[in-house]
Amino acid sequence: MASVAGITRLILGRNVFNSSRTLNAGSIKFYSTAPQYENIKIDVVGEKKNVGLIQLNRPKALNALCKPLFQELGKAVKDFDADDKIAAIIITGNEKAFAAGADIKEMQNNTYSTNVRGGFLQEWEDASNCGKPIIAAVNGFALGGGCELAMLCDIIYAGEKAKFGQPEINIGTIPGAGGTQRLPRYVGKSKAMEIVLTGNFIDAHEAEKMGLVSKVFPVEKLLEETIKLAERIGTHSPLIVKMAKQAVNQAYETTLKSGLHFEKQVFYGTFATADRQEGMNAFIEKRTPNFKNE
Ligand SMILES: CCCCCCC[C@H](O)CC(=O)SCCNC(=O)CCNC(=O)[C@H](O)C(C)(C)COP(=O)([O-])OP(=O)([O-])OC[C@H]1O[C@@H](n2cnc3c(N)ncnc32)[C@H](O)[C@@H]1OP(=O)([O-])[O-]
Repeated sequence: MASVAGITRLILGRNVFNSSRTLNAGSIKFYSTAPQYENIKIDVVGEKKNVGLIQLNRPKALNALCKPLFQELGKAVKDFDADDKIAAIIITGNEKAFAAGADIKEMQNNTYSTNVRGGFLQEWEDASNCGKPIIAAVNGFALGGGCELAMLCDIIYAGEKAKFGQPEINIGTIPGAGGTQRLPRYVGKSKAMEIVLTGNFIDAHEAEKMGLVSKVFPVEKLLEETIKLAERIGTHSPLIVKMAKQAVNQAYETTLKSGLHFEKQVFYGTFATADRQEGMNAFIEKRTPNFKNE
């Protein structure tokens, strides 16, 4: 990630990334970094400049997830994850598309052998190994790999025109980056089967009802609200946020019994941190805690 040195301060209320096709930033301050990626744009946003923002940026292909895009996304996530100033990361697209899936043109002539030899999809690991919270801000299409990318995030906020789906079945394949595994965990077997076997799209409000999406906002408010959420998370101890994320994720990996055991160990572990002591001291002393990430 580019260092914050060299960033250019933008005027309040300008569009994010200074592009007419991107989401309106409302009255939040934004800073722009010198462009260094071809398929994504990154920025550091929020009042305290502690939110890493990644915008998928292949608008002509509806942000189809080509390999270079995924490599850049993986690098940006890794860099934000390693940056102590960043509390949470947002992944977004544009008003028409979060991402319309894997790049069909790129994989059209793949074979089983090239997939195995080239490790097709292995770039997903970089984004899914992130210790910090990642929030998807979804406007427009989140289809196939796009829906899977949103589900790989920790929280999904959607604009009211968002459309989710796993349409791989329409092109003679199946979801390959979590659609058959994460979707049932979000929405249950019957709905996941319906979505995967029909290839039908679901709208933002349906997705919210099913539990795929946490909240739905007017299109122009989505990014602003997502940044507020990231900033709220950023008021807590980064160390404890990371431990909480690990504990919740464990629920998807294990039985209830061993998940509860894992949770208890992490809970006990918080008592080995200075931030746990500070949080409880601050509560008793009726003041705001000053977390040190220790
Ligand atoms: C390495 C990481 C990989 C991760 C993936 C994991 C595996 C995953 O489970 C598999 C998939 O996602 S399988 C995929 C599952 N996803 C799907 O099956 C969805 C496929 N897309 C659609 O069904 C339609 O585009 C929409 C209904 C989204 C919009 O319809 P509309 O409003 O009439 O717009 P339009 O005119 O249609 O599109 C505008 C331009 O964008 C282009 N483009 C769009 N999507 C593309 C893609 N995925 N690819 C390439 N290009 C794509 C389109 O060709 C056109 O460009 P052109 O140069 O002008 O020809």
